[in-house]
Amino acid sequence: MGEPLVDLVGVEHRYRAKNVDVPALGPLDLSVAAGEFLVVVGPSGSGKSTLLRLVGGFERPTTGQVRVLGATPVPGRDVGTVFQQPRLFPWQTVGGNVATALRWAGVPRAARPQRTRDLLDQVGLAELGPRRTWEISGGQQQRVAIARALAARPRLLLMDEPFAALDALTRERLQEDVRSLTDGERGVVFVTHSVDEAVYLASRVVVLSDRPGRIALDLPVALPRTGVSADELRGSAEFAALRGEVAGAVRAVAA
Ligand SMILES: Nc1ncnc2c1ncn2[C@@H]1O[C@H](COP(=O)(O)OP(=O)(O)OP(=O)(O)O)[C@@H](O)[C@H]1O
Repeated sequence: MGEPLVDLVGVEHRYRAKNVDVPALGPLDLSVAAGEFLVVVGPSGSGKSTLLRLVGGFERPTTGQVRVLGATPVPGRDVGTVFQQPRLFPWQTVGGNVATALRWAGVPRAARPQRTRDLLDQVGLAELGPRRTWEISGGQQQRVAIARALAARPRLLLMDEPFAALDALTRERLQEDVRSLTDGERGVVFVTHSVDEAVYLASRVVVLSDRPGRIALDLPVALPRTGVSADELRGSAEFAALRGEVAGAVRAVAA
């Protein structure tokens, strides 16, 4: 085993609001290995977004240590991020949005057109490069956001409720695509309110307790990742058992 992709040791985070100390997260320890698809579930306000912000390097923990690839995380370096809103540049085309991310990632100009096509292809938007971002659907916009996050070939992808604003059908399609984003190298940390989404996507589910969020359940999910359809998987007894276990933990922490 090499070093973990993500390593949190004794991490606690508090916000100061109007001179009041708000304990938001921890103390907790958490390691994520390369190739893991970790989904974090928990009640509203349990610190899920705070956890992602710490791992992305957007915040420093009040106490404890956050390491990504053995070092303090620097936003935008090792980590790609996808939020609930796609946050595209409206003055650029779909392809332009991806090409800009490639430029930020230091990809030489000559290599960008092909890489842009490859990334759009990877998220199922091969034909849409010349379109304006307002001419495509919300689900397609979120696909562009995922392509942008993948531009720098990050070892770690952080996703904060990326499908929460989408209709059910689009959401299921994107879940199927995103499920394949981990390989031996990349890790994903994904936040959601949906137990079904968590069990479907995850290779491991962590349930956070009510504020301040601590680890209430840390459950490996060993459902097959290839060779089985989404419907088969969701209809299986294993899926139902895992969903029951996670839902039970979520109910217990919310009680
Ligand atoms: N900038 C901030 N200043 C003060 N308090 C904050 C700040 N950001 C978050 N909090 C508080 O910290 C706690 C955890 O917030 P966080 O957004 O991490 O939770 P969450 O689990 O992602 O919630 P949700 O599921 O509703 O998105 C909440 O009580 C929230 O009100």
